[in-house]
Amino acid sequence: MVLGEVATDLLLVDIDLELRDAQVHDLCDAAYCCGSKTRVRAATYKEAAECDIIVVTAGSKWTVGETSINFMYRNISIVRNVMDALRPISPRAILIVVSNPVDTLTTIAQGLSGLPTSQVIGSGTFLDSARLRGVVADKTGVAVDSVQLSVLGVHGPAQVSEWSAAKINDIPLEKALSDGGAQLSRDSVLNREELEYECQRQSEAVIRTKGSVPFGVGAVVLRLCATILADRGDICTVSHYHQEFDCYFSLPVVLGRNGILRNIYLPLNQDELERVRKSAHQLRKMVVRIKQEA
Ligand SMILES: NC(=O)c1ccc[n+]([C@@H]2O[C@H](COP(=O)([O-])OP(=O)(O)OC[C@H]3O[C@@H](n4cnc5c(N)ncnc54)[C@H](O)[C@@H]3O)[C@@H](O)[C@H]2O)c1
Repeated sequence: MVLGEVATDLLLVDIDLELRDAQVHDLCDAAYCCGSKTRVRAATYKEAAECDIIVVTAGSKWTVGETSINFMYRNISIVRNVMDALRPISPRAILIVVSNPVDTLTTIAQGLSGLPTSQVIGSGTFLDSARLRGVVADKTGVAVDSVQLSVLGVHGPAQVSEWSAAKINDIPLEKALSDGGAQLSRDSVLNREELEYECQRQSEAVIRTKGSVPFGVGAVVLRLCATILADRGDICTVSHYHQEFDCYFSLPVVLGRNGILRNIYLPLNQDELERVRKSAHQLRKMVVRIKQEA
């Protein structure tokens, strides 16, 4: 965010004040080194609530092997506290939730924010999509920007890779990898399960070794903030509100200064569609239960 000079001011809030101040000094050093015009400083919740974009990353880390229910309830409590402290939020603000489980927490945060659903998004499967595109690009020897492929649905074990709509350089994947487009493929067939497993293995290995994926998720936040602040209208796969399910999960949308501008239709096959719908139904049930318990 600092090196990209995406924002004029970057305000940091954390319950751990020593850590917050250390992060501010480290980021200021980075800004001074590169002559970045982004000003970084510690802030209160009240100041954060008046920003153009509020990014919620507060939470605890998931440790490999921990039950997802335990992790979820801990982070729900943290995000509820953060939303309570932020209110009232500027009516023009865009709220981006990064904390996991991201779809559940984005649904809860939107309900507490007082903002319309179009102004609240979750980072969702943005990073998973980038990672999968990267693995396919490596396998096929093309630039990652030439691969069109997203991971959809509820972030986590139920997320769905949209292989049926995948393209390389606007050519459907199957065709791009067939004899006619053979120069694109080192392997004539991509083993999809293997590639998905490779993504999951990579992510777990980074978390196990480093404790988090700060560069990856930092890049996600940078991309989302850049497209929102510059009103670019980029198509991004992010977690957003689905009226039919009354909860948040990821599908592609057009993003701009007012948040979600419109949905993008994806020609998914029946199996992919059913898996996305099934995970959305399960998330909906979970959200209803959480709200009843509150
Ligand atoms: N959606 C994605 O693709 C994705 C990717 C990576 C991480 N994440 C999630 O993002 C979250 C943050 O990850 P991280 O690696 O930066 O974790 P982290 O533990 O390094 O940072 C979380 C920060 O939140 C702070 N915090 C805790 N409770 C708070 C409160 N009530 N108010 C303010 N601050 C509070 C902690 O002090 C800590 O500094 C996690 O929930 C993680 O699972 C999501």
